[in-house]
Amino acid sequence: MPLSVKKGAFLIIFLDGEWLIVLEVKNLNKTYPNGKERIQALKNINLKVEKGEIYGIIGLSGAGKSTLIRTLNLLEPPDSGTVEIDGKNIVKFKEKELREIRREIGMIFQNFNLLSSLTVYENVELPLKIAKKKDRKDRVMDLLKLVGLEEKAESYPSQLSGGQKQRVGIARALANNPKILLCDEPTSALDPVTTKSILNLLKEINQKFSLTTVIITHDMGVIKNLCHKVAVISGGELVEKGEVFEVFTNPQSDATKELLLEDPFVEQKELYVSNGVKYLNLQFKGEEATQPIISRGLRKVQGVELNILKGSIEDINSKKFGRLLVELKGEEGLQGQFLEYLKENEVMVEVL
Ligand SMILES: Nc1ncnc2c1ncn2[C@@H]1O[C@H](COP(=O)(O)OP(=O)(O)OP(=O)(O)O)[C@@H](O)[C@H]1O
Repeated sequence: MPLSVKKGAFLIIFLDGEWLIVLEVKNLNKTYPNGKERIQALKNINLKVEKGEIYGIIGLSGAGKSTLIRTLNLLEPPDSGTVEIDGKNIVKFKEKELREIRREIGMIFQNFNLLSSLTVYENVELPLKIAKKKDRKDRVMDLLKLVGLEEKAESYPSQLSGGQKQRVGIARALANNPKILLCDEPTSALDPVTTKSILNLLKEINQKFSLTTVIITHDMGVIKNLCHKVAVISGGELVEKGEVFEVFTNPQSDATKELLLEDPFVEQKELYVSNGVKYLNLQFKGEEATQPIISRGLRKVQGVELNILKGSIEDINSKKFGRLLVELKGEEGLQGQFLEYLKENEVMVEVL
């Protein structure tokens, strides 16, 4: 049974003795000097990440992603605000406490950050050595097995592909059983096939160990494939956040819409204008995406004709999202009946 305890204004929830909110950021601000002035890289950031969640932070270049992830483990100290891990504000921590808490925060990087003079085995072993752990061999070999690199234990980073290097980075980040894994653009340097395999590995690790994961990226595909929740950062502010499916199928902020425009479904709306014909952009979410709604509608409203110009179905965080661009012909009244039918069946309709 979850036990609830009131503390100050916050309701803090424990589940089997563990904190449900692993990471909480409150009113975080960060500026950098810029000549005589200062650049505000982060503006009043608030974020809550629950245990076992994969939380993506997406934004365009210069939005503040790197600054944010670096303040989460205090590689960059914030100007104001708090970063709480398991309810402890680590901004107040002294050097020794920080060293200890950083062991509980694993991190992987865009450029892998492996030590080139050490073998794969030694790279993964390093955090265990620093933490003065004994009997390291079994742990290192288990980690290498987890990431599929047992055979490469004695290789050096220069002898590995990009994907293999990132696997070593992941094994190293997991060495001390972290509470949270921070991923800084982990697939930016990889090709699409290798990206997919690294995202699958991160998903598998998340499911196996319920490992809370925060990932920053500029790549929408990473968020759609991997994350449960997403926050959109723009000009140092979190302008939109929520479940990935909701945010991407019903974007509210200009920044989210701009990110989605990178992959437009309907290009150049002005192309779709013609007398007596309606061009429709239809969106089907969840269950509706897999139902034969269109063919049923055509049987129901006899006399309208429909031409499919373009279609797609996507898997966003394990939910289906279908889109169709169609041309609707027929008598005005019948077209209206067909549109009504679509709306009754929860299809989102945009008449272009
Ligand atoms: N060390 C620094 N000194 C001064 N300004 C900085 C510093 N680091 C970042 N900035 C500025 O802070 C803002 C946010 O930068 P940040 O690197 O966090 O963005 P980003 O979203 O990670 O961008 P990218 O995807 O290009 O890496 C930018 O305006 C950047 O110029």
